[in-house]
Amino acid sequence: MLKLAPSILAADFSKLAEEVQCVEQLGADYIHIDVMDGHFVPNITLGPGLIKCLRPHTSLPFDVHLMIENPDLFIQDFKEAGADIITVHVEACRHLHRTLQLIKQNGMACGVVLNPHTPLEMIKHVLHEVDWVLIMSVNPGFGGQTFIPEALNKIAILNEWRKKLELSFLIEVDGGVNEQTARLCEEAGADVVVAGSAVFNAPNRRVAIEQIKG
Ligand SMILES: O=C(CO)[C@@H](O)[C@H](O)COP(=O)(O)O
Repeated sequence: MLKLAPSILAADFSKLAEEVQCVEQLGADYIHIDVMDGHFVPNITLGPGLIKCLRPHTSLPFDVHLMIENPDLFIQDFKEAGADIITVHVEACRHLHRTLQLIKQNGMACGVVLNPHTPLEMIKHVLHEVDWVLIMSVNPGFGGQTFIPEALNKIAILNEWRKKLELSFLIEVDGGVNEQTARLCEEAGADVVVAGSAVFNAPNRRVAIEQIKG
């Protein structure tokens, strides 16, 4: 069964604590938190302060997706706020290996994210360092976009590499995930999917979560 990380980007920000408790009770496995800085992506969301406020309201691991430049400057702040997993964009890290080490030194699981246009070859030499690889199936910055099918090919190739190299990182997929695209991701080899609109805007969240997880 796929694991599900609902993205709070699509939740009601005026009652975030209730929103995370709702999806926790309905079977979510992680809480996906999209951090955007208005530079790496054309949108601004939230930071460590809000994550710290949310931390006491759920026991689910916080999967923090940093869509920011210079992530090294903020790794310790996110740790102190309560992040469990931090994923950073290969496109935003000048010294990716160093950034991954820094996340691990701060006691968190580390992951690397690839934009839709970025080839898998960019992360080949850090695969042995990561706990997660996040494949973007939309261009980052906004929720509610359409799934880019080419992501499936990337997931399948990455899954093959993982087997061949006998590694155990998780493959996560983010963007345009719904009941249908979740099945395609699962078939291609994904372990975790992120879903914002398909969970928080669903007429029945319980059904949506069950259907996405499969
Ligand atoms: O990182 C991002 C967007 O940059 C995603 O996490 C979105 O928040 C997913 O939203 P949906 O496509 O599921 O609505």
